[in-house]
Order: sequence, then C-alpha cells, then structure tokens
Amino acid sequence: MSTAAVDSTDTASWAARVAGVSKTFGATRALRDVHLDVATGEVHALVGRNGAGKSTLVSILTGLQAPDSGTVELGGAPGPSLADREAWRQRVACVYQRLTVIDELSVAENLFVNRQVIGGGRVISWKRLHAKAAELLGEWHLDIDPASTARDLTIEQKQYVEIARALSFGARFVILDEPTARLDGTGVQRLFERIRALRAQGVTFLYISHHLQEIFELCESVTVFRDAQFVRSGRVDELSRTTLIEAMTGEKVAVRSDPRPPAPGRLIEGGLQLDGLSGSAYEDITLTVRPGEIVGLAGSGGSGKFEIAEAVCGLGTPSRGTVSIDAKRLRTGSVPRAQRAGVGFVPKDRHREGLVDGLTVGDNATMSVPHRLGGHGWVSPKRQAAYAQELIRRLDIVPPRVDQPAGELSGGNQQKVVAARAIADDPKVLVLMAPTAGVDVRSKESLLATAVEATERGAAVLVVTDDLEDLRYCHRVSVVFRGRQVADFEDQWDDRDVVAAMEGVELSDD
Ligand SMILES: Nc1ncnc2c1ncn2[C@@H]1O[C@H](COP(=O)(O)OP(=O)(O)OP(=O)(O)O)[C@@H](O)[C@H]1O
Repeated sequence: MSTAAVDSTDTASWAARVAGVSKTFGATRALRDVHLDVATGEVHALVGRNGAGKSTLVSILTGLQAPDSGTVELGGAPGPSLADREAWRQRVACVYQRLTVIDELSVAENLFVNRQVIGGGRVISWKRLHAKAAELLGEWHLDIDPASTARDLTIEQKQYVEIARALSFGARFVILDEPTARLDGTGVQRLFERIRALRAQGVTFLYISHHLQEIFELCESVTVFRDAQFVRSGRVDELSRTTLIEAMTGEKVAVRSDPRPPAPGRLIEGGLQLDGLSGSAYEDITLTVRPGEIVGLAGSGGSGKFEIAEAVCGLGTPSRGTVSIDAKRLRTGSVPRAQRAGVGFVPKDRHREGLVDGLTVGDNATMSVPHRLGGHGWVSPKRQAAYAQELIRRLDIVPPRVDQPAGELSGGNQQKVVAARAIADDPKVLVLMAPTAGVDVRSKESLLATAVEATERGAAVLVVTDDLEDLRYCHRVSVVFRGRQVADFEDQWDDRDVVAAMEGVELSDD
C-alpha cells in the first residue's frame, strides 16, 4: 500500500524517505531493513509498541546517529554527513517530550541566541533580536510574546517555541515525539489546531504517539513498526482502530471486557485514608481507598492531583489534614517513612524521581528491597537476579534482561522498570502517577494488570491520571479541578461526564 496519492518518482513530493535502514546496538537489533515515506505537506503518524524502534529511527532521521545500512533522503536529497549539524538543522527537527527550551532565557533569546542573524560583531542587538523573534512568531501565527521569560510559558507554548526555532533554521519537516504527553484536553485541541495551520503553510510533520485516537483525529497517513520491522503503511481513513492495533501487536484484538477485579466489600477496613488534606495546590481532600480497591484520582493539568499523590508518597508536605495507612497516621514529608509505612509509588517524572539510567534494570527494579534478597546487610546476587527476572516477567519488560543498563531501554520500558520497583515490596498502598504515559496500548494493559495483581495481594491502589483508559481499571473515580474535589463517580460512569468534570464544565443534557 502506498502512503498517499503522490507521484513516487517526483522527489519534491517527499519530505522524507527512509529505505532499507538497519541499526544494531550490541545484542539488540533496533531496526531491521525498515522504510518510511513521508509525503510533503502531510501529518504522518509513526506508531509501534514500546521498543519497536521509533526513537532509533528519529535519531537516524535527524542525523544524530548513522544507520548501519540503508539510506535517508530529506526533501529529495540524501541526508548530509553526520558532522554537518547545520545542514541537518536546515532540513529537519524533532521536538522531544523533554523540551530543550532554557527557562532562564527569554523567548527571543531561546529562538536566536548564539546565532549570526542578530547583528554584526560580538554585540547582541536586543532590539533586533526581539524584532526578529516577533517576525518569526508572527509569520507562523504563534501567539507568544518574544520578551516573556521561558519559565513563565506553558508546556504547550514551549513546544511552539521549539517548533518556531526549527522553522527559523529553514526546516519544513518537524518530528513531534509524544507532544500531547504533558498537555490537558484543551491544550491538545489547541496544539492540533496549530499543527493543522502550520501544515496549511507547508510544514510536514512526523507524529509519534501512543494515543491512537489522536492519530485518527489528526493524521493523514500512518506507518506501523513492530519488533524493529516495518509492518504496514497506509492512509488513516482506510484503517480501523482494530486493524491498527493488530498491526502493532501482531495479535488479534480480543473483545474488551471489564478489567477490574471484584470490588472489595464496603466494610473492609484499612488501606489509604486522606482526611481534610490541604496543601498549596489542593484544598480539603477526603478520600478512602480500601484494600483490594482501585480508585482513580482524575484531573487535567494544574488540577493538583499529582501534588495530592505526592503528599501520600512523602514527596510533598501538606499544610493541614491527615494521611493514614491501615488506620495509622503517616508523618508526611519523607519518602523513606512513607515506604516503611507500606507505600509503593510510580512518580510522575521517572527521570527526576525514578530511574537511575546508569544502573541495570535488575538493580533499578530491586533497589528498594534489599531485605528480600539476602540477610544481615548482604544481598545475594542469585536471589536478586531471580527476583528481578520475576518482576521483568510480571511487567513484560523488553528486552527481558536483568543486566541491561536501564538508560538503554525504550521510554515505555523504562516506565515499566519504575513500576516494577513500586510493586517490588508488595506495598499496602500503591500510588501510580500517570502510570501509562508513553506506554503502548498492549503494555498499558500489562502495566495496569499489575495494579490489579497488587489488589489481589491486598493493596489499596490509587491511580492518578487524566487518561480515560486508565480509569477503566478503577472501581471509583474522584475528580479534582483547581485543587478541589468536584465530582465522584461510583462503579459505572460516562467518560463524557468525567472529561467535563476534569475540564471544569457543566454538561447540558443533549
Ligand atoms: N543506545 C542504546 N543501546 C542499547 N540499546 C538501545 C539503545 N537505544 C535503543 N536501544 C534498543 O533499541 C530498541 C528500540 O528502541 P527505541 O527507543 O527506538 O523504541 P521506541 O519504539 O522508541 O519505544 P518507546 O515507545 O518505548 O519510546 C529497544 O529494544 C531499545 O532497548
């Protein structure tokens, strides 16, 4: 199947063409003879399970790594030599989830600092710098004040600054790697509008996302990778969601059933209890999660949901109210104390509070449980490896190798390592913050299945998220908006009502 209705012999029709590309890292074959054709002026999705090879392809497409074999063409010309960064920048840019905008600098400085465009000699002309930035942002209809400090921008605006910077180098092909991961619903819609407007102005996008509904909403074409290989490519309007998932996983899609374990009885005592909890970002939160129960704490960006969860895990200190675990009051403000009281957690930022890149998967997964791995201050390497292997199996971590440095894993698999650590000590209370961010469709299921498994071992599970798929695993959902609990849903609910509560809007009956 061809990608789009373009003449394949006309090189100007293709923003990017990848042919026969392979790449190996040690024992891992990250890409095997893959190809990708992105037509000029389209938004082309690249999808695949965690570890399928998407990021590796992006690093090759942007000239950060050379393929072992195969070719890359950008705008009809072969990719420049690896050393010529300037030439790559003029052709392609990638906006990563971890943005490179420098908070301390102004928007204009972020756009043009260290560049020749802002005046002769060694002296920077600030006036010229601002005028140039205003012109650039105006040309692409990006409504951002060049004088504002980057720290004051929203994540969404920072993404626009990165896109504008790419365009300022001349690139008309932009790769977006999970751009909606840190945006709320309205931010996503605004981003889509911007992308559509930029496309109308002649910008081509390669769009990487695990949210399949985004692909159907925004993209014209899609390419699927599976296990380092090209599987298929085609027009989005000719594919169903089921076909896409089957192409990604190589398995038939099963009929969806309710994934929740049986709800525990109302009278079961213990678990997690928050009473009148207040802090700088939330007010008077009262919530119970019983052993065996999965409760969703839902809210969009800025709702305060993560701050509430962080108070439970010891990452934040509330100003009023109490957190209790199995009816015993927790002294908040210390992670080790929370862990000793039986809290396991997946933090919202795995790079800041979670994973140690240089340590192996096995060390990362088991670092909080030395007492399970030996005795008298001694860790048995054999027991550690066996336990780590069990965690790798339970979380479906790929590749399933204990001794691989965690930093070498794909993003989604790193998230699973952090989850492995959270469950390693059979916690009484398991707090999962945005647990499936960056995780593929099928891995989401295995990750949330471990939450279900934890309830079978008696854990009380709190899932903190804005992802409706995550909420399917919950017995109850409490929604926070601007720091306050605004709605509670029991047992069955309509996704529309949850979204409306998260966005702080009243729904009319239509
Ligand atoms: N520098 C590296 N050293 C060793 N292995 C690597 C390295 N970079 C990537 N890999 C391996 O290559 C494979 C492909 O990884 P890649 O990051 O491209 O996947 P991905 O499709 O982007 O996944 P995700 O959706 O989780 O981000 C993985 O098995 C990964 O562990």
